[in-house]
Amino acid sequence: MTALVSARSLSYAIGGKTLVDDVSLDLEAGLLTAILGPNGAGKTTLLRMLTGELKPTIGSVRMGDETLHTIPAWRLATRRAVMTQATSVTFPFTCYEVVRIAMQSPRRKAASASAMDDTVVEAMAVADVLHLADRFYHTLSGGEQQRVQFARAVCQLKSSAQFGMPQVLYLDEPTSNLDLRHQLMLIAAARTLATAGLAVCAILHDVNLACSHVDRIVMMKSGRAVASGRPAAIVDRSTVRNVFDVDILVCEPPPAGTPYVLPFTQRPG
Ligand SMILES: Nc1ncnc2c1ncn2[C@@H]1O[C@H](COP(=O)(O)OP(=O)(O)OP(=O)(O)O)[C@@H](O)[C@H]1O
Repeated sequence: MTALVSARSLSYAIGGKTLVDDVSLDLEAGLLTAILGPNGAGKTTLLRMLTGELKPTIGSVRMGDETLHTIPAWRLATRRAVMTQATSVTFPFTCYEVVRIAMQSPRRKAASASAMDDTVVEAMAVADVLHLADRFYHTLSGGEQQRVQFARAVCQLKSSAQFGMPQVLYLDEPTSNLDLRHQLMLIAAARTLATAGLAVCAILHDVNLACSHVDRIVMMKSGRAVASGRPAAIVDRSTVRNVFDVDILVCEPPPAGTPYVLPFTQRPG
C-alpha cells in the first residue's frame, strides 16, 4: 500500500534536549494508526512534526510526492486536519459556529449556504454533538468540548473532500475526557473515516482501546519508536513492561472491534 504520509528519521531537539530521536513511520490510506507511550515519550512532538506544525531538526515528512513544508498552508488545510489536546475559544461562539469555522478556507469552492450547513450538521452528528449546536462552547463540559473539536476536524476534511485529494486526520489524545460510550463512539467514527479512505493517526493512552480497534501501533519511549506493527504482533507482556513499566496479568487479543478490559498490576518495587 502507498503511504499518504512518510516520515523518515525524524528528530527534534530544543535547548540541548532531544525530544524525538530518529523516528520513521508511514501513514496509509484506510488504516487507523495509534501512537502509544508514557507521559513525556515524545508523542505530541512527533505528531506536531507529522502535521507540519514543527519543523524536524533532522529528517523529513512527505505527503504523497511532496515535502510537507513546501505545501502552502491553504492546501495543507484541505488535506489534513488536527484535533489537538486542548482548545480554548476566547469568544462566545456557539458549538455550531466553532465547527463551521473549519469550513472557512479561502480557496474553498463556492458552496450554497445549505450545502455548508449539511457538512457541519453531518460532522456534528458523527461526534454526537448535534444536540449541543446552539450552546455556547465555553459552557460545555470537557468531554463535550472535546467532541465538538472532533466534529470541527471532521468538518474540515468533509468540506475539503470536493478537491479529491487523499486526506489525513490527526487526533491528539481524542478520548482523554470522554466517558466509556463516547470513547468507543469516537474510535468507531475514526475507524469509519479510515475505512472510507482516510489515513487516521491518533495518540492514545488506553492500550485496551488501541489493541481492540486500531490497525497499527507505534510504541514510543524516551523519544524513540521502540516497536511498531499490528497490535497482536507487538503488544505483549515484555513490550508493555519495557514501555510502561507495568506488568500485564492477562493479554488475550480480543475479537476485532470489541471493547475489553485488560487487567494490569503495577510492577513491584
Ligand atoms: N519546548 C520544549 N522545551 C523543552 N522541553 C519540551 C518542550 N516541549 C516538550 N518538551 C518535553 O519533551 C518531552 C516530550 O513531550 P511531548 O509533549 O511530546 O510528550 P508526550 O509523549 O506527548 O507526553 P504526554 O503523554 O504527557 O502528553 C516532555 O518531557 C516535555 O516536557
